[in-house]
Amino acid sequence: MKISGKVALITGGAGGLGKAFAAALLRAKAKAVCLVDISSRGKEVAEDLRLQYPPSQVDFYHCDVMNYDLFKGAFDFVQKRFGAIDIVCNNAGMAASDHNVSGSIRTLRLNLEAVYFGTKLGMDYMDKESGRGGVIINVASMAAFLPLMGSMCYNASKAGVVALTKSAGVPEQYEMTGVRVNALCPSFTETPLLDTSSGLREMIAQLPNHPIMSPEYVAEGFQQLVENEELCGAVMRVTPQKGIEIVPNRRKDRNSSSKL
Ligand SMILES: NC(=O)C1=CN([C@@H]2O[C@H](COP(=O)(O)OP(=O)(O)OC[C@H]3O[C@@H](n4cnc5c(N)ncnc54)[C@H](O)[C@@H]3O)[C@@H](O)[C@H]2O)C=CC1
Ligand SMILES: CC/C=C\C[C@H](O)C(=O)/C=C/C=C/C=C\C=C\[C@@H](O)C/C=C\CCC(=O)O
Repeated sequence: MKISGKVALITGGAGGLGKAFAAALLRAKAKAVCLVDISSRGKEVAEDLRLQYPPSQVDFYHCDVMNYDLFKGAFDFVQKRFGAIDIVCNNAGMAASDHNVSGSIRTLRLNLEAVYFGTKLGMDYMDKESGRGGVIINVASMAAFLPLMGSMCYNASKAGVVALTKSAGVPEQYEMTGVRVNALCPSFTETPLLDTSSGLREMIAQLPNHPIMSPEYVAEGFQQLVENEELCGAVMRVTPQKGIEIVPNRRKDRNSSSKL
C-alpha cells in the first residue's frame, strides 16, 4: 500500500509506540492520522505532530477502546471527517503483573478483547464492498513467544493477538474483504509502558545483550507491514538481537492445496 494520501486510525496513539507509528505515516505523506486514546495527552501529541508534519491532518479522539460502542464511534468520526479509512493500528495496550488480579484482567481485556473489536471494526469499515480495502496492524509482543515470569495475562493476551491476527489474515478472508491483517511483535522498547510494572526495567537490565529499542526502530517494521502488499496474516518480530524479521507462516509454506 502506498501510504501517501491515506487515512489512518491508531489506538493508543498518544503513547510511545503509537506516536512513532503516526510519525512514520506522516513522514510518508499520509493525508490524515487520528490518534484514538483514553489519555487526554493525545491532544498535545496531535498538536505536536501537526506542527512537525504539515500539511497532514492529525486529530485526537478521546475513547476507551474497551467499550465497543465508544470504539465504533471513533471509526464513525474518522469515516465522516475524512471520507474513508485505509490503515488501522490496534496498538493500545497495558502490562500488569500477576499480583494485581484486577489489573491482569484489564490487561487481557485491553490487549486482546479490544484488539478483536478493532480488527472487526477495521474489516467492516474498510471492506472493499463499502470501503476501498486496507490494512490492519495488531500490536502483539515478543512476550507472545518468549514468556516473562509474573505476567501470565500479558503473555496470554499477546499470544492471543498473534492467533487472532493469523486467523483474520487467512487468504480467503482477504479475498472477501480486501483488508490485510498483520501482527507486530516488538521486544522491549523505550516507552512509558516499561515504567508501569515495578521491577521491569531492573529485570530487563539483567538480561544479557538486551538493549532496549527505540520506538522509531519498531516503527520501521510497522511501516513495512503497512506497505508490503504481499504480507497478510504475517507475524513480524522486532528484536535487538535479530532485527526485523517475518516469522514463517506454516500454512503459506505448505502445499497450497492444504487447508490447515
Ligand atoms: N514498550 C514495549 O516494550 C513494548 C510494547 N508493546 C505493546 O505496544 C503497544 C503500545 O505500548 P507502548 O507504546 O509501549 O505503551 P504506552 O503506555 O506508551 O502507550 C499505550 C497507550 O495506550 C493508551 N491506552 C491505554 N488504555 C486505553 C484504552 N482503554 N483505550 C484507549 N487507549 C488506551 C494509553 O493512554 C497510552 O497512550 C502495547 O500494546 C504494548 O503491549 C509490545 C512490545 C514491547
Ligand atoms: C510484562 C510486559 C513487559 C514488557 C512489555 C512488552 O511486551 C515487551 O517488551 C515484552 C518483551 C518480551 C521479550 C521476551 C523475550 C525477548 C527476547 C528477544 O529479544 C530475543 C530474540 C530472539 C532470541 C530468541 C528466539 O526465539 O530467537
